[in-house]
Amino acid sequence: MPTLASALLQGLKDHGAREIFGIPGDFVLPLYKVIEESNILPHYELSHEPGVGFAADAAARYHAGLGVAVVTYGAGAFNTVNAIAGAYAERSPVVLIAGAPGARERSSGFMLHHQARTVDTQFAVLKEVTCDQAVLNDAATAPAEIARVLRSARERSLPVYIEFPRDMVAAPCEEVPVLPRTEADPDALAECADEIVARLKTAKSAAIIVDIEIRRYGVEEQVAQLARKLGLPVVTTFMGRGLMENAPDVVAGTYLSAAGDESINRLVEDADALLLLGVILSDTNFALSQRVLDPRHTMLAIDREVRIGHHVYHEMPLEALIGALIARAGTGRTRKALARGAMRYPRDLKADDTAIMPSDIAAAINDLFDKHGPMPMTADIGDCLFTAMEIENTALAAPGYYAGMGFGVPAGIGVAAATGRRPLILVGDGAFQMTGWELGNCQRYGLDPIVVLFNNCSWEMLRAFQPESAFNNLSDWHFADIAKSIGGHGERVATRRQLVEALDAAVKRRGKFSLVEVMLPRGVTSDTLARFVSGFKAAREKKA
Ligand SMILES: Cc1ncc(Cc2c([C@H](C)O)sc(CCOP(=O)(O)OP(=O)(O)O)c2C)c(N)n1
Ligand SMILES: [Mg+2]
Repeated sequence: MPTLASALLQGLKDHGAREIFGIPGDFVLPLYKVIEESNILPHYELSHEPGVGFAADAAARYHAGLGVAVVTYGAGAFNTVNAIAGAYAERSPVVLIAGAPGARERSSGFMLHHQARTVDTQFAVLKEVTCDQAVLNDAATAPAEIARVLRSARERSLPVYIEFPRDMVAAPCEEVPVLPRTEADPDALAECADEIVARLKTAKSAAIIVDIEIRRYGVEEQVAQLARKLGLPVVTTFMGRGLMENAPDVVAGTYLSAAGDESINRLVEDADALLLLGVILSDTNFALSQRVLDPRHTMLAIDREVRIGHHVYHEMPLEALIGALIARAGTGRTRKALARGAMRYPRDLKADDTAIMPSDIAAAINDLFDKHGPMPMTADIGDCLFTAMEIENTALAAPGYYAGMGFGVPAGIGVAAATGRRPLILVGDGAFQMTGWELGNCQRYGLDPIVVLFNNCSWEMLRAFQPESAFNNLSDWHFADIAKSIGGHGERVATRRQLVEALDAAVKRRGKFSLVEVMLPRGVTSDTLARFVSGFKAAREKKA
């Protein structure tokens, strides 16, 4: 009979986990020993728990399975709260497993080390940023508890929390079952799909907007098939950038409203039928929109619900809905699918001795991808993310809605570990100061991401909104000089020629991370961020 620890690890694997990210501590040492010795799942240790959470989140996003983070009680678990909150906001199914005191310790009468207020404060805090929870204090019920929580993570595509008291690790325990999926009611599904297809076919101008859930449920290809059958263009949200990278024939571009391309704005804002698949109705996705989305013209499928006009269909899994729509789509009149080319991306950067502007970085990366093939990308929040909007639609994991800094580098490590592919990481100097040092862990796992560091010695995105504040001035940390001492290769570039050469050399350099530190002037931003800020200010003045 397995132990509770091995049953949990096997259960994670059976539910789609591919690896574990973590930092051990005395409350998880026994569990960590089983993780290392059982080899059920590969494991990667990082240096600070925020990075553990970001890496597990990005791994979940890229392999559309479960991300797993294992941390110690109290100090470790509380360090993950921001990363798990970001995973909740952006619907990434991370399983957070935290150690906890055993039964005897709990009743010892002592305050325990790592305890905050009560012994259960950790559970209370993490309950707020997870959709389901389990405390494994009874081996008889643990398999069913784990199965329920892991199904919740998969079906809701949201983080979950498992508390593992350290005296339960070796408890004999049954295997963890994989529960049957919660299906949609077939009649409700048929009625919902009929209604959507009817609205799309009678519309004068329709479009599909996609966001992160289509990746979380692994249905990007099916959405492309649906769009082709309906003859409708697909637009991604800001948060959904990089989705459907393999369907350039139907993806028109990214809707950035006032900050974006006018031809895309027209597709969305002039439509009298919009099908929103997995879309988060957030300020970063729609706040600059010239027009509030009219519920009479909008059909929104997210979080297992479909809202059409003013009525809602419940328990409607996205993958089932899209299957039902595809089955109905072929019978209607087809529209000419929007040919690619609605968006023009900067290319052919002149490799001369002029200073680099943020949008030059996008052109250099587009040229690099044309020459060497696209790379999976991660980005932090800051102008690097807005610059990413000027890079050809490539797979991207970024905190486009939650907008928490520190995500970019650990997320890149998570993608490298989870996919075996080499990521391109975009990060600003402020965000790099937070978690960039996790790059030092690449050497022990033989990971070799390429990092493009936007060094403007500034919290430039804040300066764009509030130029008068001197607190946005950061000093120059000379990051490239530090790269070597943490196992990588660093190069500082200040001209477009140096940038092109450094990127080319980085692609050819394998076996260690390459940090390309791009010096940018303060007070300058990408074209996209400049439009975003002016759009934001205009929208604010309009509301004032
Ligand atoms: C964890 C965390 N702390 C603070 C912020 C606020 C914040 C921004 C958002 C608005 O909330 S953008 C930004 C500056 C980013 O600086 P850097 O990484 O150098 O990028 P760039 O210079 O391109 O702006 C901060 C501090 C944040 N988003 N996340
Ligand atoms: Mg900066």
